[in-house]
Amino acid sequence: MKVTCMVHTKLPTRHGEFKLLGYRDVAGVEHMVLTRGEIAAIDGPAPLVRLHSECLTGDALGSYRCDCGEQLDAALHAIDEAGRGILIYVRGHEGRGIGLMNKLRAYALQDTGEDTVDANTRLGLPVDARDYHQSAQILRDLGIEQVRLLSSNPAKQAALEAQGIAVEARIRLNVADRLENSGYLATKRARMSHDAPPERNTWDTLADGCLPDGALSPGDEALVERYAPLLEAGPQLVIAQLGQSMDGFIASRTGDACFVTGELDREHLHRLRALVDAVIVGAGTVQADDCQLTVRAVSGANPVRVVIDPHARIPHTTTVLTDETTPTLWLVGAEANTPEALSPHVAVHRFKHEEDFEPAAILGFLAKKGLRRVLVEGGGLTVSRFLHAGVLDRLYLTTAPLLVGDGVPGIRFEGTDALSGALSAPVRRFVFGEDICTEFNFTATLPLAAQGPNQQDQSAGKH
Ligand SMILES: Nc1nc2c(ncn2[C@@H]2O[C@H](COP(=O)(O)OP(=O)(O)OP(=O)(O)O)[C@@H](O)[C@H]2O)c(=O)[nH]1
Ligand SMILES: [Zn+2]
Repeated sequence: MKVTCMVHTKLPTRHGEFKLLGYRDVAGVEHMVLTRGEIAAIDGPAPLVRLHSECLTGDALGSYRCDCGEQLDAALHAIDEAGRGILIYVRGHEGRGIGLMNKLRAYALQDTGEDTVDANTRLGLPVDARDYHQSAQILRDLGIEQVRLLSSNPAKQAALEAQGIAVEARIRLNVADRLENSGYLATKRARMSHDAPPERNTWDTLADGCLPDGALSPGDEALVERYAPLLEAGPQLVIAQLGQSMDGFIASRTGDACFVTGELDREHLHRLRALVDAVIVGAGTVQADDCQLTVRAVSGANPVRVVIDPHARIPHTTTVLTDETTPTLWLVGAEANTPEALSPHVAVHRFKHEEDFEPAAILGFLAKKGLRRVLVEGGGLTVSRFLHAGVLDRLYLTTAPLLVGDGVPGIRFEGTDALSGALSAPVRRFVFGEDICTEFNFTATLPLAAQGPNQQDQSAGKH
């Protein structure tokens, strides 16, 4: 039994261009093979190979009953990233080999409470009727004897090995379970020996934008309680943070800001960075601190750095302009001088009018770029401007038990004559070692009529 390669062409996709080969097996079933790079190279690791079982509902219609569509996408992405690999789109595998209509019948049975295994059995059909000999023949035809298999299914590995293809490694595609397919995936893990996803810790789950479920340790519960509101806020969120002395200074008279608040507040700041798309700083902060604005104290993705700098006065050797870890948007005025040669991670945006630097205008500009979750990180002037403009959803103001006497001011804005006009909002307080972080929630209104049982530490800021 042998497969025949019928045609060679190419396929441009959102994951770049692949070579496309059309194969026909002896039974007349037509398979598609996408390849990238030097697949049969002798040196280095075996190529990444995905044997993707046809699934019309998942692959073409985007069904969430299974994870096939997302796995297909993740497999092409992985091959694109590696610059080398093969995806065999195996026809005739629909419904684990029982065919489309039988799969839909199995779905109907699952709608009445059967699981994916029992549904097939109830229909008098095998639980998994797939056969991998065509895939092995195609690989061999491509000169491949060894693969790194993109799959969670040990049976696929065993089937390939039985056909004489060596599996150097089985690599799980990183596709998250969904509400709609979690039962189906749980059954595959419990009854079909599929690999379970690696356990993610509570912080990593939050940093991925998800709320953890199940029982949590008290420390993890505190994390969820502290940061869950930022996830529940949805795609649009503007927060700010500032660390200052008890008498309201972020640095001494000479600009010495090392360190006003302690290690735990720094960790909190890095967590906030990991939970947003972009962090905004003023030019003064970049000049004074040469900040990196990346996530280092905890795990998480780095936000895009946004520097407000109308006169382009930050030094050209500063970290945000030289460190390529994450992009920097440098917001400058029309007349500002910027160097000709800049690192590719830096994008300069020239704002024509002074009003373009208003907080709401900057946020509008960032939202158009898809940066909708924003942290305003400093310094005192910038945070105060965003606060006074009324664009903040939350402010985290951490006070350290220090009295500086005189220095670089923290929050300052045009106040009111009467205390009754002072800015206030419902607050929560977090103790970070010797420091106290106060979270002002400007999205909630005073007075707090209904406090949830988990928010006993929340109290109105106005007395
Ligand atoms: N019979 C049946 N087939 C299903 C069901 N859900 C998905 N499928 C089919 O299952 C095939 C994919 O198999 P999966 O078990 O999802 O995954 P796998 O290919 O074994 O393993 P991975 O390599 O990790 O994707 C596709 O052909 C789908 O059409 C179902 O509830 N019943
Ligand atoms: Zn599917």
